[in-house]
Amino acid sequence: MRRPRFDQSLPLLAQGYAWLPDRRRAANRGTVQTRLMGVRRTLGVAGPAGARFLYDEDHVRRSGALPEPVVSTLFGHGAVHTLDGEPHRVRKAMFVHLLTGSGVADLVDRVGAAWDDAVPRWAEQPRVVLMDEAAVVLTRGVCDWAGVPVPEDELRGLAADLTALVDGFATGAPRHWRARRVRQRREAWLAGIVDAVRAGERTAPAGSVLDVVATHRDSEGELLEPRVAAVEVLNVIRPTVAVSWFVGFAAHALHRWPDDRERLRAGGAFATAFAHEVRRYYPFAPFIGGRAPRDVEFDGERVPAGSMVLLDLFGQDHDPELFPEPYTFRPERFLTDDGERVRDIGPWELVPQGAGDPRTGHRCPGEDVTVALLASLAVRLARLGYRLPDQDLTISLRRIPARPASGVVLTDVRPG
Ligand code: HEM
Repeated sequence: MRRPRFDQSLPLLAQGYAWLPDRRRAANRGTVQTRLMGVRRTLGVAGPAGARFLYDEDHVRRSGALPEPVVSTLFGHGAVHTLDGEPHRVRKAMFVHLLTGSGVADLVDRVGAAWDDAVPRWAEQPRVVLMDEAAVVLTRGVCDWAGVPVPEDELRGLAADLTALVDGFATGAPRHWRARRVRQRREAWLAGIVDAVRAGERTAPAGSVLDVVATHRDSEGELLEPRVAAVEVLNVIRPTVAVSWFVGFAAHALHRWPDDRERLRAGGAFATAFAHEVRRYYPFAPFIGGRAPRDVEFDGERVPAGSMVLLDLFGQDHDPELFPEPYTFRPERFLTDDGERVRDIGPWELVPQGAGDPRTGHRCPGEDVTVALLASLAVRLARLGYRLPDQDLTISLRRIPARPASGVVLTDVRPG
């Protein structure tokens, strides 16, 4: 297949989420050759076979593959995202330990309690921006849970900073430069806390994220450098706060499909199915990628050593073969036929947070946390009384990460 003559970084920035799906549609196949970031050859893949190919370390590696602007804003230098092989497996086990199992329920309870505390305050205000308020609620819950001390008067500033890290990774706009500055400042702050914990000047609650990261030993048996430990604490609290994007999308969905509200209020399996459908339907992570360590081949295409390989997450989540009528928002697609339970979802099928096994590959270890938080907050939102005044709720696919333009303004908030 022919590659385009010109680098596709500008079309990517201009077209956003539609760039890779459009190229695949134009080529009338799942796999496309393209160019990105200078002259690098790039293969775009999608679907379970494409995902399996990308998650095999023999075909694709992460270290040195992620663009510097993304590492310097979203992930941080030395982050788990950038590791391969044994160093990745050892670091990843730490995240899987922290983010799956019994700790998740405690986190969800803390965030739910922070939401319930906030509602009377929202009710006293003429208007609130839901995505901003959800970020504050999530910051309160996750920092308490993680053992990161944050005084009440610093909470809003921290929530805004954590949001900025997510908002600025894929743009040349001022929000990108803000994200870089925030990362410098917040890494220095957390590295200081890690130092203090190690020096015995501060205690971290036993088993908390702060405690586990500060005492973690890498594959060589060494403690993490304080700055890298800070990066990994941020890699728990920053994406948890990013669930505010999905809360904004949930409000958007309830506005467009108001019939779901009644069922959602009851919680249960429907709430989890609703959370999955929000993650599938709405645009958040566009694609993931890495570089081929040697000459490989996929779907009849040569992939010379050093090429980029991208998995089109947004495209795969809208593939009609996997999700019939993909542009219809239908939480029921994730329920069993009797509507009683959430159906089994294969590891290579629904991919808003990556594919495969989170314990062995790079799949997001925070998926259980995301689904549980989103289900819990979506139910609270469905039970809340509020009005949506005139505002711009459009979600531009050109903006990465996408969001309802207004951030979802609520007025006349009344506890449910
Ligand atoms: C807000 C919704 C979220 C989205 C859309 C999301 C999406 C993703 C994606 C696409 C990846 C990359 C997968 C890959 O490269 O194969 C990832 C990795 C990761 N996510 Fe999430 N995530 C979310 C929430 C979370 C949460 C709540 C946490 C932790 C509390 C978390 C922690 C991580 C970590 C540590 C990685 C790196 C895993 C690795 O490289 O092995 N994420 N996430």
